Amino acid sequence: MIVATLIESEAQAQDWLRQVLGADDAAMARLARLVELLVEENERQNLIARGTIPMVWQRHIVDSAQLLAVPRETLPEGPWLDLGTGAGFPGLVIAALQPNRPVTLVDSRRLRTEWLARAAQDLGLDRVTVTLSRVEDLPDQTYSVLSARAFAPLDKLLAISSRFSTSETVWLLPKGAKAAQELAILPETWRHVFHVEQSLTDPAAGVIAGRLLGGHPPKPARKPASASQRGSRQ
Ligand SMILES: C[S@@+](CC[C@H](N)C(=O)[O-])C[C@H]1O[C@@H](n2cnc3c(N)ncnc32)[C@H](O)[C@@H]1O
Repeated sequence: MIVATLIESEAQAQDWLRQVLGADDAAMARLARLVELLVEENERQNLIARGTIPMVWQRHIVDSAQLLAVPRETLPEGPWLDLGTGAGFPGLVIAALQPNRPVTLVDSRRLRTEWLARAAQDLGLDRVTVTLSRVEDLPDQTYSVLSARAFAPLDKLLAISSRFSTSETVWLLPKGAKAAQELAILPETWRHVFHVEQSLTDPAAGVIAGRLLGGHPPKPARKPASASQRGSRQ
């Protein structure tokens, strides 16, 4: 696959956000503030690898924002669910760029969700909902867009998350170098509905995108409650 543009510097990242995504001054100010908050919080909890801080605009901001410009996908309006948001990627970046869209950020670690909620408030993103939960424990509800970065391999992700999807939902999954491999091991019926696009920030990486047009994978079996759990409910 040919890489049209590879974003390799902070200046290129900021130009790309303005020129390709049409980010205005207010959106750029929110992203700059997000970077500031992130770097500050990274002293307290390990949100991103320290080595990536000098490249935060390319490695994290554009790597997240590129989901708004994935080739061959027209994004529907409406609620966006980001699974395993961690430090805010990609969900908080999407919310900073599209402040009117309802965006739900889910993570199972309390410290991270507390930080996400503080950051969303600081940025004035009142359509962001932060949920402390395991994805497996979320209530059934469908969304217009689903995203997850560095959260789970594609087969596992589909197994635990297809219940959040309709045939109109667009899935956007920034992956590493194994994007094509993860797609290749899916059963044929699901494979054809996804495609891999070249990442704009890493020539070795890909973004898996597409829709689940029927043939949803089965829900994972729930573990039977242990005897002590059963006892404690009685
Ligand atoms: C490797 S980090 C990636 C964070 C972020 N998406 C990024 O790209 O920087 C994975 C995140 O998923 C969260 N996580 C792991 N298993 C989870 C689960 N079952 N439900 C919800 N969150 C989970 C972790 O707490 C962690 O913040």
